[in-house]
Amino acid sequence: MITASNRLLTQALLKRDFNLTLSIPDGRLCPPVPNRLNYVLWIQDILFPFHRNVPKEPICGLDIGTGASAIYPLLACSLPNAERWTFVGTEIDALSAQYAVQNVTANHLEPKITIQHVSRSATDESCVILIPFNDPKARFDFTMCNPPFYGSAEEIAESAEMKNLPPNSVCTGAETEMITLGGEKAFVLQMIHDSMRDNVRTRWFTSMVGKLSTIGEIVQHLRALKIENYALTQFVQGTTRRWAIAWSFGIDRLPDVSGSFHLSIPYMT
Ligand SMILES: C[S@@+](CC[C@H](N)C(=O)[O-])C[C@H]1O[C@@H](n2cnc3c(N)ncnc32)[C@H](O)[C@@H]1O
Repeated sequence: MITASNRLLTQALLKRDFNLTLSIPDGRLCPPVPNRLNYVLWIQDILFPFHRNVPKEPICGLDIGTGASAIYPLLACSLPNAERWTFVGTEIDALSAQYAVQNVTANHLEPKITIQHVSRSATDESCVILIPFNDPKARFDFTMCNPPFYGSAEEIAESAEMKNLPPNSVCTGAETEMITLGGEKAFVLQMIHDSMRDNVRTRWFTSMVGKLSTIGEIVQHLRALKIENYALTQFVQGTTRRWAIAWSFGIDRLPDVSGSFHLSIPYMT
């Protein structure tokens, strides 16, 4: 459960710094603003490396699992260059999708942000990039995602124990937000496979992850698939660290920042 103080802090920071209003239902994740802003700013660096060649035309992002807060679209569309950003946010949980729509509307961002409540069909039951691509011209400049980190409730309890915390302190969200079959690694590996489908036209695919070891496994997988164009980063806020990976089938190359943390990847031929 999210605590009242967490929720008030997030709401106050969003109001003070971005003039955003946010409501989150009980039992859903309360996003920490600095970490979410870090990820949005990294996306900006990926799209406009060295802040050169900033295009005049709008950029369109796909936020996979936007949550009740729709935090990434709201933040991006409140940046100083907000006129550039447009978003589609997908969400598999009906209550979160409903709140995401309300949060977009409350901030008058409907012209820039579309929320889609998505579900898995029998034909794509393992996919994680769930969005109809019926329009042959539809394309995204980037995707972003904060996947459920854990594979089971036991894993959440283990993680709390390792951090010497009570079990419910690492689990502030609903099961759908925190747990996915196989954990974050399986989610992102599936996303890589989805990204290889012909109909997912996107310049950069990205995801945040909660464990450094996951990044190593993802990189190994990308290399095995001969996807050589990828970039890594880490987000550090106080004692909390998160990592993120981006990969592309395009020709844009990013500066290598992986040297800023140690990544142990077995030798690959
Ligand atoms: C960890 S929460 C992240 C919420 C929000 N983006 C944030 O960063 O605070 C993961 C979200 O992804 C949603 N989700 C899980 N699988 C999904 C999928 N394949 N497509 C869309 N949403 C999904 C969950 O319901 C949950 O809201």
